[in-house]
Amino acid sequence: MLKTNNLTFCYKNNVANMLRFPDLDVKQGEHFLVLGNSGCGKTTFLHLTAGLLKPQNGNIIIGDTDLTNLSASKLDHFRGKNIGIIFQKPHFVRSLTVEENLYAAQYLGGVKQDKRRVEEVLGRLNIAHKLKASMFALSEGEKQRVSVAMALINRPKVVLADEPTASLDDENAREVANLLEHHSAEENATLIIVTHDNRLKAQFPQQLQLQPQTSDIRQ
Ligand SMILES: Nc1ncnc2c1ncn2[C@@H]1O[C@H](COP(=O)(O)OP(=O)(O)OP(=O)(O)O)[C@@H](O)[C@H]1O
Repeated sequence: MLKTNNLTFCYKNNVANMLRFPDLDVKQGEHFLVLGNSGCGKTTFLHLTAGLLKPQNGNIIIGDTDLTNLSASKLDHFRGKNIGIIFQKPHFVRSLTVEENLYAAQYLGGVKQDKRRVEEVLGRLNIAHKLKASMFALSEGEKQRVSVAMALINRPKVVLADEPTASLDDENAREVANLLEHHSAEENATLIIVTHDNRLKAQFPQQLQLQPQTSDIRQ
């Protein structure tokens, strides 16, 4: 369902620091944790997989679509419809409320505004009471949960999560992990989580260890 082949990437054409990634082949509905030391390229790998960065070499295939062949506008449309991304640093419009950000995510995904769905996802993340709150009035953990809600709101077939539990206490980390797993089971969605969080390792036993410039060690 999601395949990467021979991916390489370097920032600012700095070929001396070329990052090389192991091939990934994840089936529909499978979960993978991507692990590795700080700086080994986990976020870069996730952004390549989401089509947010263009690889120097190699390709990314989701379903029947090769992301590397899509124009920028087609890629945006494909991503909005099929991929939910939880960024390491949450992306939303600070001047809007939680509810308005979620409606914006529905709009960008080409989905009709659906208040019941917004309330359902926020409720699962224990932040339904923040529906009308401004984003700048939220704690870091609450912002992280809103970014999880934004990623899942349109029921994507692929969910890419970058450290989704990093600023959460045990209870909320468990809720987020359970919601990701539940979403994946309910929608038969493929889930890739980049993390350092040991709390997730038992729940998601399929793991890919990234090592800088080297190859794939699967556990
Ligand atoms: N915008 C950028 N410009 C130049 N170099 C970058 C940029 N972003 C990341 N890098 C470099 O690319 C390498 C991989 O970074 P990346 O953020 O993918 O690692 P990571 O494994 O996710 O790290 P962490 O676990 O600390 O978040 C690092 O050496 C980093 O310094």
